[in-house]
Amino acid sequence: MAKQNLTAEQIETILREHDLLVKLVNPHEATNFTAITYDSRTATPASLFFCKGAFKPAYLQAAVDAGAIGYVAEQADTMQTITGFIVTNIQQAMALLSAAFFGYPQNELFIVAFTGTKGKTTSAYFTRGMLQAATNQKTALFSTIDRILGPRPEQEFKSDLTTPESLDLFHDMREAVDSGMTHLVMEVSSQAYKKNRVYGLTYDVGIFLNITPDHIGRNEHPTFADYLHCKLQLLVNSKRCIINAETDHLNDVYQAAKATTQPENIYLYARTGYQPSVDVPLDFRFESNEDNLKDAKFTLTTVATKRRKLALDGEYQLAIPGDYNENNAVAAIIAAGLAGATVGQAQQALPTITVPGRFESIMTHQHGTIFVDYAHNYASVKALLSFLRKQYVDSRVIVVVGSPGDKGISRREGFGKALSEEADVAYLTADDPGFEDPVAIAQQIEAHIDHQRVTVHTQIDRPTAIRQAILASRPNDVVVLAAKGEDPYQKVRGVDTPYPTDMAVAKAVVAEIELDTQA
Ligand SMILES: CC(=O)N[C@H]1[C@@H](OP(=O)(O)OP(=O)(O)OC[C@H]2O[C@@H](n3ccc(=O)[nH]c3=O)[C@H](O)[C@@H]2O)O[C@H](CO)[C@@H](O)[C@@H]1O[C@H](C)C(=O)N[C@@H](C)C(=O)N[C@H](CCC(=O)O)C(=O)O
Ligand SMILES: Nc1ncnc2c1ncn2[C@@H]1O[C@H](COP(=O)(O)OP(=O)(O)OP(=O)(O)O)[C@@H](O)[C@H]1O
Repeated sequence: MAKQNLTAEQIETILREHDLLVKLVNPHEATNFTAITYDSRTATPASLFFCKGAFKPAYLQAAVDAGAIGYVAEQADTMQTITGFIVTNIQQAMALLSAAFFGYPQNELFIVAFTGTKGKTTSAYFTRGMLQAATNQKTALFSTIDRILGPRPEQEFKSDLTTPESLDLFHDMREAVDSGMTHLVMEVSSQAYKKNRVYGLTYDVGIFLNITPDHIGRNEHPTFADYLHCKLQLLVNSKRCIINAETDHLNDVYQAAKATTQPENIYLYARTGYQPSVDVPLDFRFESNEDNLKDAKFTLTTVATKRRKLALDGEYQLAIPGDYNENNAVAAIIAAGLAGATVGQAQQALPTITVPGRFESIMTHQHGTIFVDYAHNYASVKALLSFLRKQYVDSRVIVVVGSPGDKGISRREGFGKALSEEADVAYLTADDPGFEDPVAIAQQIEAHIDHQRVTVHTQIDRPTAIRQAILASRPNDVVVLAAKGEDPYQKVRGVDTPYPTDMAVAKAVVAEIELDTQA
């Protein structure tokens, strides 16, 4: 990576320009920072340290001991003699200074950014897959599952957050640019806006997929209005906007896009026959041709003359079933088209793209078909189960599911409701209980289940619950292992406890059953 630096004078200028600087303490002449960090454990000589979040003065002292020569904070530390930049908002300051430190890598990338309660990862994978073909393998990816910064194996790694901390975001963008990447597809969570991780960032294309109640609670958003407001910021900061006209709150979404983008650069799409809740100028319609577990094909049609220049009309095939994935794919196709992909490249790439932990399945001989899926709120469990119900008309739907502790409290009611509407049997189990009691969480889900319609079992040990559900299933049944996707851990009391993944557990159970059958 090219050498980076930032002088004290440059920092002061940036902070003043953005009206963030409260005061300078202990200013030293000609200070040159050659590293930046928000974690004392990675501080190095001549570094600038950001004091943020659940911060303790001991961290700043540790950073100074490691050689830090300046800090940025909302409070001055009178014990320190190094230069301090005291600001009104540490997260905004960190985003602006990180972008400057890494030489504004965003200016060298075509950035496609997705937001939405559901479908971000899937659409991001779809878009990157199509753009890899269009850019000769030069498209980076920042997703919930992984970050891909370049072609080398070590440049692909698991993500800890959907949208990285600003310093990491600009660091990784710089590495992507230095590795020859020309395009970036990224997911932007509502928390990213709430915490200013993407402060000052503009996207070439921003996509709004949908919004349903989620992420509301003590550690996330205080209200739905706050959640919606944060999500809308993506459109305000995008040069071109793509909007799913089937989303709830369409009027708010469209107005947010129009606040900064001319209507000719706003692209709206909906399924054929869908009547949007407000009068908006639709540009694309799509219609299923085949929509079953073996074949997912749909046709995309341009309905507004102003969009003819995009030339994306045609039939597309997907490797992942689910009618909602057609919706995700349409957003991805329009985004890829705006980023330079041709209809042929899109049609060729889409049938090859799968997403880990999303609609993966295993067949068994003596028991049901098992699906592993990351659906983890009312809207996604409902979408998944109702699609499976249409495919397996006379089958029982058996669902293994749990809800996380410390966050997403509304999911408990949502799971109960979706199970009551679409499931026959439920196994309530643990899913990242955190600091809460998983039995109490299961009871809260169960309180919203209609016992006339659903048989409920509670088995907190997740592998045991999966085993019991598979063994209880008959050949025509569907067993859905929901909400954990391909997570390889259970978050328990602040510790990521290793967990083999739902798919690994299911495969082990199936291997054991099939062996018993053969014996
Ligand atoms: C509420 C929130 O945004 N928290 C994030 C935030 O935490 P924080 O700033 O308080 O940092 P902290 O980890 O508590 O530690 C305090 C500071 O002391 C530093 N430190 C700590 C120890 C030490 O020895 N020395 C030291 O300097 C840390 O580096 C940090 O800067 O910054 C951390 C990275 O610096 C994140 O890991 C953390 O995400 C938490 C864990 C999280 O899970 N957030 C979720 C809610 C989230 O953001 N989810 C969204 C997806 C959900 C959605 O769709 O909205 C996402 O984008 O992933
Ligand atoms: N458009 C959609 N509408 C409803 N449900 C969806 C949609 N797309 C995907 N899902 C469901 O949501 C699950 C998660 O999908 P995906 O990972 O693409 O969404 P996400 O927005 O990245 O989610 P998260 O923010 O929770 O990481 C899928 O496994 C599927 O069950």
